[in-house]
Amino acid sequence: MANYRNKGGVAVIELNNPPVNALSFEVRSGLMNALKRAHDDKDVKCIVIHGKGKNFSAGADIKEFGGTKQQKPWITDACRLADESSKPVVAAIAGTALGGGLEVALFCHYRIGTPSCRVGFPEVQIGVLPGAGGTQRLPRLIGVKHSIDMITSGRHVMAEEALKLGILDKIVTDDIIEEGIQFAKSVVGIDVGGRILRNRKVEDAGSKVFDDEISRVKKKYKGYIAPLFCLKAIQASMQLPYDAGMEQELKLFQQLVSSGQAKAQQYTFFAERISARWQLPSGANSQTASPLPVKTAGVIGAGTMGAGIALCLITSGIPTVLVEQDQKFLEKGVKTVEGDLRGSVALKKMTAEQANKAISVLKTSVNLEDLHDVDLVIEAVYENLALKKEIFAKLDKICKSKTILCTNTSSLDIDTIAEATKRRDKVVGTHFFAPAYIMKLQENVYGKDTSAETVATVMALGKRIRKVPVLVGTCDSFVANRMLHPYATEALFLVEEGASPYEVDQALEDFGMPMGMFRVSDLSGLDIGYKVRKEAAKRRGIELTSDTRFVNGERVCLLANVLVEKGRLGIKSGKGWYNYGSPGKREATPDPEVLDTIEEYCRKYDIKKRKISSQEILERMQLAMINEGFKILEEGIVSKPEDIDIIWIYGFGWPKYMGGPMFYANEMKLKNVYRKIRDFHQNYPFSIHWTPSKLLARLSETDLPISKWTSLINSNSKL
Ligand SMILES: CCCCCCCCCCCCC[C@H](O)CC(=O)SCCNC(=O)CCNC(=O)[C@H](O)C(C)(C)COP(=O)(O)OP(=O)(O)OC[C@H]1O[C@@H](n2cnc3c(N)ncnc32)[C@H](O)[C@@H]1OP(=O)(O)O
Ligand SMILES: NC(=O)c1ccc[n+]([C@@H]2O[C@H](COP(=O)([O-])OP(=O)(O)OC[C@H]3O[C@@H](n4cnc5c(N)ncnc54)[C@H](O)[C@@H]3O)[C@@H](O)[C@H]2O)c1
Repeated sequence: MANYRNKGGVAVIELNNPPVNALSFEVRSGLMNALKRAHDDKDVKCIVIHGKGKNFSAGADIKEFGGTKQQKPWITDACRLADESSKPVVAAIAGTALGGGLEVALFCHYRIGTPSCRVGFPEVQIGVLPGAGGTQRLPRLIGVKHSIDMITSGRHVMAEEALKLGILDKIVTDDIIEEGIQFAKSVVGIDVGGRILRNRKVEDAGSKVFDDEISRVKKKYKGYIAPLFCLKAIQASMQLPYDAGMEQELKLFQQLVSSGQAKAQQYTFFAERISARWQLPSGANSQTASPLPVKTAGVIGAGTMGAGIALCLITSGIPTVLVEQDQKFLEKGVKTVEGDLRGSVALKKMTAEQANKAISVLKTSVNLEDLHDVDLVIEAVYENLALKKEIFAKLDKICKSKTILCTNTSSLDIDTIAEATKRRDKVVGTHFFAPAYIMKLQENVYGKDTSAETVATVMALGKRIRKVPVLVGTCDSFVANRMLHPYATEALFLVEEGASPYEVDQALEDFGMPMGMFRVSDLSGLDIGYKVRKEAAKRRGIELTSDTRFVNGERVCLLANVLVEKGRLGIKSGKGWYNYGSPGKREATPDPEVLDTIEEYCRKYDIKKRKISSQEILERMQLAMINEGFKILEEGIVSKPEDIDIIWIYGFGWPKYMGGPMFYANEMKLKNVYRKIRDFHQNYPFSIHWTPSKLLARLSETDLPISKWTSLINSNSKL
C-alpha cells in the first residue's frame, strides 16, 4: 500500500511494502489514490514520494510475473498523475530505486537522493526490460548512449554517478523525507513543464550505434534475449513519438515476460535467496545461528587456489596473513596476487588506490605460528589427506580457541580432517572454484560436528567477499564435483562411441555453457585429473593403465590418460584435447592428431563408432548429472533443489536463462526425465550413474513443481 499525509501543504506519499517496497498491486493502487488525493487537495502545493524503511523501491513485484496477467493499475497508470500534475512532484530516494522503482522516480519532476543511494534498471537480469516507461524516459533524461549502458547491463549506479548523469538533481545528507519536503517547497511556483520527460525529445544517435550495440550485446550476453529486446525498445524512443514508443516498450515487455528465459531467470533470482537460507540436520538454521566476527584471516598455501582466495579476502578489506612452506613459493604467490590486482586495474574493475589498499592489508609468512591471532584460516595446500591433517593438528595448537579452521579440499572427508583437532565444531569446508577470484561459488561443507555458528560464519564470509555461498553436507567430492563426474564420464563415452570432442563441446556451448567439457579440461590441466585418478585407484588397491576399460564391473574410459602419456597436458603444454599453438595460449583449434588417437583407441578395443546427434550428447551428459543431483537430494547432502541449481550456475556457468539443471529437469517434466534415465540405464548397464534415483522415481509419479519437491523429500525420509 501507500501512506498519505499532508505536512503543511506538502503531500508526503510513502511506498509501504517492506523490506524493498516492491510495487505490488496494493502499492500501485495506493500510489494512484494518493496522487489523486494530492492532486485534488487545494491545500497541497507540492508532492514528495519516498519509500518506507531503507529503500525507495526495488521495482515491480517479481512474484506477480508468475501469474497469467498483471492486475491493473500498472505502474504507468499509477504514475500518470505525477507526470500530469502542475504541482511539483519530488522522488526522495534512499537505498535503492531499481526497475519500476526508478520508473516511478522518472515520472516525478525532480529526484533527490542520499549519498549511499543506488539507481538502476536490473530488469535484464530477470529476463525482462523496463516496462513502465524506463526505456522511453531514461533516454530523454540522459541520452541514448548512457541509457543503453544502464539498461542492457542492469548495473546499479551510485549516487555520485547518478548526479553526474542527471538522474539525480541533488544529493542530500540529512533525513531523506525532511530533505524531500524542503526541496519540494523550494520549487513551488517554478513551472514544471520543462521537467516532464514525456515532453522532451531523444537525440538521434543514428542507427549505426544500434548495429554496433547489437553485436556487442550478442557477444557479451551470449544467449540472453532480454538485452536485445532492451536495445529495440531504446531505439523506439529515438524513432517514435512518446506514446507510440511506450506502446512498443509494453509489447516487447509482454513478449519477454512470457518467455522461458524470463521464467528461468526469475526462478534463479529467488533460488539464490532460498539457497542462502540454510539448515543443518540438527534443525539449527540461518535464522537461529549468528556468525562470529571475522576481523582478520589467514590462508595457507599460495598456489593456484590460495593466492586467489587471499585476493578475495584482501579486496574485501579483510587483513590476511598468507602462509607458504618456503620463501620461493611465497614470492610466487605474492606475484600472482599483485599481477591479478594490476590486471583488475587495467580492466578498470578497480582503481589503483583500491588495489594499493588491498595489498596493504596482506601480510606474508613462512611460519604457521603467525596465524595465532587470526579469526579464521583457510587451508589451500596440496590435496593430500596426511598433509592436511598435520596442518590442522598444528593450527589447533597455534590458533585462538575461537578461530574457525576451513579447508579448501575439493574431495577429502571433512570429518577426517576435523579429527586431527580438538575443535571439530569449528572445522568446515570452504570449497572455492578456480579461478577463485573470479568464480562466484563458495561451496561450504559441514561435517558431522560442525557447529551452526561456524556455518553461519562461513556463509556470512562468503557474502562479504561477494561470493555466492551454498551449504552442503560432506560426501565424496561434495556436490559440484560429484555431479561433474557422470557428466564428464558421459562426455568420454560419447567420444568413444563416435562423437568428436569438438562436437561434444559445440553442443554444450550451443546450449549456453561458457565452455565445453573438453576445453575446460584443457584449461584445468589434464595431468591433474590423471594424478587424481591414479591416486584414487591406488587407495582402492587398483592399478589403472590406459588399457583399463572396466573397474569392478564398471565401464571407464581413460582416453584422457592416453593424451597425458603423449605429453598433451592441456593449455599449459600447448596441446591437450585441442591445439593451442604454444603453451599458455588460449585459442583452441581442433587437432587431427587427437582424432587419430581416438580412432586408434577405438580400433584397439574394437569399438564400433556411429553418428551421434547433439541432442543425444546433451541428454546423456545432462541427465547423468541430473540423476546424480536427485541422489544428492535423496541423501540429504543438500536440503533443496535450488542449492544444486545455484552451484551449477555459479560454479560451472550453467546459463541463468536455463535456470539450473534441476529447474531444467522440472521444465522437461520429471516423468520424461525418469523414463529417459531408465532407458539409458537399460542401454548402458555398466555405468552405475544410470541407476535411477529413487527420489526421482517417486517425484516422477507426482506432478509436483520444483518449489514443492522439498515437501515430498521431508515427508518421505525413507525412500
Ligand atoms: C504476467 C503477465 C504480465 C502482462 C504484462 C503486463 C504489463 C505490466 C507492466 C509491468 C511493468 C513492470 C516494469 C518494471 O520495469 C519491471 C520491474 O521493475 S522488474 C523488477 C526489477 N527489480 C529488480 O530486479 C530488483 C530485485 N531486487 C534486488 O536486486 C535486491 O533484492 C535489492 C533490492 C538490491 C535488495 O537486496 P538485499 O538487501 O540483499 O535483499 P534481498 O535481495 O534479500 O531481498 C529482500 C527480500 O525482498 C525480495 N525482493 C527483492 N526485490 C523484489 C522484487 N522486485 N519483487 C519481489 N520481491 C523482491 C527478495 O526476494 C527477498 O525476499 P525473500 O526471497 O528473502 O523472501
Ligand atoms: N586447482 C583447482 O582447480 C582447485 C579447485 C578447488 C579446490 N582445489 C583444492 O585446493 C587445494 C589447493 O589446490 P591448488 O590447485 O591451489 O594447489 P597448488 O599446488 O597450486 O598449491 C598448493 C600450495 O600449497 C603449498 N603448500 C604445500 N604444503 C604446505 C605447507 N605445509 N605449508 C604451507 N604451504 C604449503 C605449496 O607450496 C603450494 O604453493 C587442494 O586441496 C585442491 O584440491 C583446487
